Amino acid sequence: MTTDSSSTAPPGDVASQQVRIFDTTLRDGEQAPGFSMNRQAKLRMAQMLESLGVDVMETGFPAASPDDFAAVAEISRQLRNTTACALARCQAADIEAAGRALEGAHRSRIHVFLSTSPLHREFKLGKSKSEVIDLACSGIERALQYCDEVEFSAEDALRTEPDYLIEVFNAAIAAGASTLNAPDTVGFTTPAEVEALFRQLYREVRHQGRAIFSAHCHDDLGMAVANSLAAVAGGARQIECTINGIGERAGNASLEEVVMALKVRSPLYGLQTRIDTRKLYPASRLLSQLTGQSVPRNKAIVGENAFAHESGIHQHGMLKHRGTYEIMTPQDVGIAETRLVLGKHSGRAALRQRLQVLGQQPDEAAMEDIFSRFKALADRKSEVHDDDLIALALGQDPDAVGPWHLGRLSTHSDLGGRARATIGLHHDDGRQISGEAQGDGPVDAALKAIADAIGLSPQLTEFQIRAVGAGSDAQGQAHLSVSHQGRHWRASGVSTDVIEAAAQALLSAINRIQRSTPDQVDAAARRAAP
Ligand SMILES: CC(=O)SCCNC(=O)CCNC(=O)[C@H](O)C(C)(C)COP(=O)(O)OP(=O)(O)OC[C@H]1O[C@@H](n2cnc3c(N)ncnc32)[C@H](O)[C@@H]1OP(=O)(O)O
Ligand SMILES: CC(C)C(=O)C(=O)O
Ligand SMILES: [Mg+2]
Repeated sequence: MTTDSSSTAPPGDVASQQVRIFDTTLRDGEQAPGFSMNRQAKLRMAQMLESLGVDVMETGFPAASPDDFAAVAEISRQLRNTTACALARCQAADIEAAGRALEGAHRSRIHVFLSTSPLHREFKLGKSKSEVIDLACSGIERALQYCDEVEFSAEDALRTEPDYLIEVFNAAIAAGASTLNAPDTVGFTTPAEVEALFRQLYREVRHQGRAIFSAHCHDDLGMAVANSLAAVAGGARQIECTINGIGERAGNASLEEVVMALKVRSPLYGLQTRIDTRKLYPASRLLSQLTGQSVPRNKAIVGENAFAHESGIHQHGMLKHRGTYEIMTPQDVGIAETRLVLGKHSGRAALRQRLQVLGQQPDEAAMEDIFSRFKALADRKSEVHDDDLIALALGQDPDAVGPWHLGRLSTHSDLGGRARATIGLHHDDGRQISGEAQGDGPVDAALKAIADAIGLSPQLTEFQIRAVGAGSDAQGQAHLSVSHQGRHWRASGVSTDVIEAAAQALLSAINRIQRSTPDQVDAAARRAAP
């Protein structure tokens, strides 16, 4: 965690080294299609955001629905170190709802907004420039009766005439707003433009250290993070952002990217946040779980590939010095470790290192043989796992690695009903077993049938199916992680039949568990024993 010990300037001052993080995951993030959260989910996420150290949390839009009102009220009562914020239009009913929802807050902020751009004034609001100023001021004054502080947002500020925006902000300060937000509502601006605008606002608005400027950037052109950082360079001292960058359309600036950019490049920016960066990955995972929306593999900071390397040249560099290809450590953001993934792009250096970890030390000639068989295997599989490597080192055929093999699989499902699966398995020692199970869908039924038949039910901690290639005949790749007796295994399966791919992946995980604990007799063997 970084704290500001050196800066004595007020928070809104450009001399202040502290940048406030205003999280809007539960409001702007939640309002985007696919990201709705119920009250329980919002509460859980709010606890995580507070432990992450966000300064202000926009908890919702109380006038939107009774459940949103209740969520804001419940979260506000629970926050201790974070200012609870609620959004409201410049309308009495919205502001009163926000005020009532924030009643139990330790520290409360109402965020009132009103469009200022010509397009919005004319077509959305049907109001003149002076009517917009009057409405904004009466909204701010009303909001101040209900809370500790008021933020005012000039919606679509980046497409507003700068002189008029300055007039609006001067009026907003006079009415009592202490945070002035200039949102790039439609993700239209560029870093140079937004920096220049914030410099002008800082210079020409009569804030006299009483107000702080805020940036709220959307990602329609993929520049939300760059624009937020540019706004800070221009004088903003609050950034509005969301976990995983969720939000309207292409999303908002991603909190984890903004925070890590300020941290990794701190000599450049000279600015700090209160965020405990080791909680960034857990926060990202929790949000993904609560919304059911997965994070892209290549997402900066928190994606599965952010600290994973498959290509041989990068792996070789990483093994010599991790700084060659990583600008921060995975532990900085709460990820356990860097992964050197062995696949078709890997080279000898990473293969040799992994074999050594697995207790194998082939001489140069054996290494060449293993390497060429490894490449052939990697061409067929997307990821080569540890026991594939051991099989290669021992001269075995990794594709035949058991002890269990799938002999038969059939599934049946009806629309709206439970699915059924029957499976047949054979063991290297000659045993044949079969099983059947019901489940929520054919994949679930097939996995249950396999686990029940073998009598070993590791806990599924991660499961993904991806198509490789396009078209309805594309190969399906199933990747899963399981835990069993405190240890973790990853496995995958590939087939044009996605149910078979999933079944192969689970069987591969169970086989790994059995091979790593050979003295553990499975329940199927016990049943077969006389
Ligand atoms: C840029 C942003 O992210 S703004 C936040 C956007 N978030 C949301 O809209 C989510 C929550 N919204 C809702 O649940 C609904 O829109 C409600 C309950 C707030 C309002 O619903 P309705 O009363 O049916 O209005 P509707 O959504 O159709 O239209 C919006 C109205 O608000 C007006 N309005 C829009 N912004 C503002 C504002 N800042 N201040 C005052 N009025 C505003 C519009 O002019 C329109 O007025 P009209 O009904 O007189 O034409
Ligand atoms: C409510 C405002 C700040 C907003 O979300 C936007 O303009 O994008
Ligand atoms: Mg927004």
